[in-house]
Amino acid sequence: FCCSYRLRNALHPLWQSPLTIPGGSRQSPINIQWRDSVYDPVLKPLKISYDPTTCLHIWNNGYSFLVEFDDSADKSIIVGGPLENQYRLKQFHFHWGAINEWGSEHTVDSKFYPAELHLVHWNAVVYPTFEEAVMEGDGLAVIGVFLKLGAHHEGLQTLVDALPAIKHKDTVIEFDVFDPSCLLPPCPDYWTYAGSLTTPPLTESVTWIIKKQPIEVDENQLEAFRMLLFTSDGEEEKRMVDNFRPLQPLMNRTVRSSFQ
Ligand SMILES: NS(=O)(=O)c1ccc(C(=O)O)c(S(=O)(=O)NCCc2ccccc2)c1
Ligand SMILES: [Zn+2]
Repeated sequence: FCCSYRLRNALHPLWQSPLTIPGGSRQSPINIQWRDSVYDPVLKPLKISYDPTTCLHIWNNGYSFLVEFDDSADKSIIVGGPLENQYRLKQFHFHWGAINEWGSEHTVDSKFYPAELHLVHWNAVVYPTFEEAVMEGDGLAVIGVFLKLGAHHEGLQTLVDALPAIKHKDTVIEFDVFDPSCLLPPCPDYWTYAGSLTTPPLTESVTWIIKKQPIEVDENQLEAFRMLLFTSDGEEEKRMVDNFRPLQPLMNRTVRSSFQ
């Protein structure tokens, strides 16, 4: 499995660009080895306050589907945790596999989850625009939440119901009220480490905050992700699956935990 997995990823259609950035020392995703993570008592609880009315639209960008938010003011923000400043929510999206055996970007003790949610935030206290924040070491903060196969997820179903309308690349629909807090697990525990975007430009600008507890979704909900297409209307259909980057070397990094 692991060798075919590695081979598969070396030839992975998504990754024409180099699998690792030359000179990159803090690339993402990584495997989180639970016993190697270090409890840091200085880490604060993460404070999350999202305003559901800042939700704008949901769209298929040919790589994932994402829900974008109005980030022109400090309305949907996170603060605390490992962060020095407060960060504004810009969008959230998912990564998933063709089958339930893989799909997440991060792994825990080399275990894949079938999917992973990313909530992307940027440091609007220090940087004037998102585009500038993307280029800075403390520019972005992404919350990662693992999805595991289990019970039906009510909050996710609202998103799933919208997916048929954005089946093709570059389709978008209005999405005016959604509170992404409903996608967060109740347990406050997280791991955190200094990493990068997992899509081009792969810049090393992300403080990753990975929730320890996964959320549960059912098979139909995962299958709904897999009916999306990478391709535009009229092109030969390619199912949107396996849109995750291969694991990157930990290099000289320590993963800290907010829990013992
Ligand atoms: N897996 S991840 O959290 O690293 C991630 C994945 C996709 C995207 C995205 O652009 O949709 C993003 S993004 O919204 O942060 N955009 C990064 C690329 C970008 C840079 C500058 C301007 C626009 C987009 C992040
Ligand atoms: Zn992502």
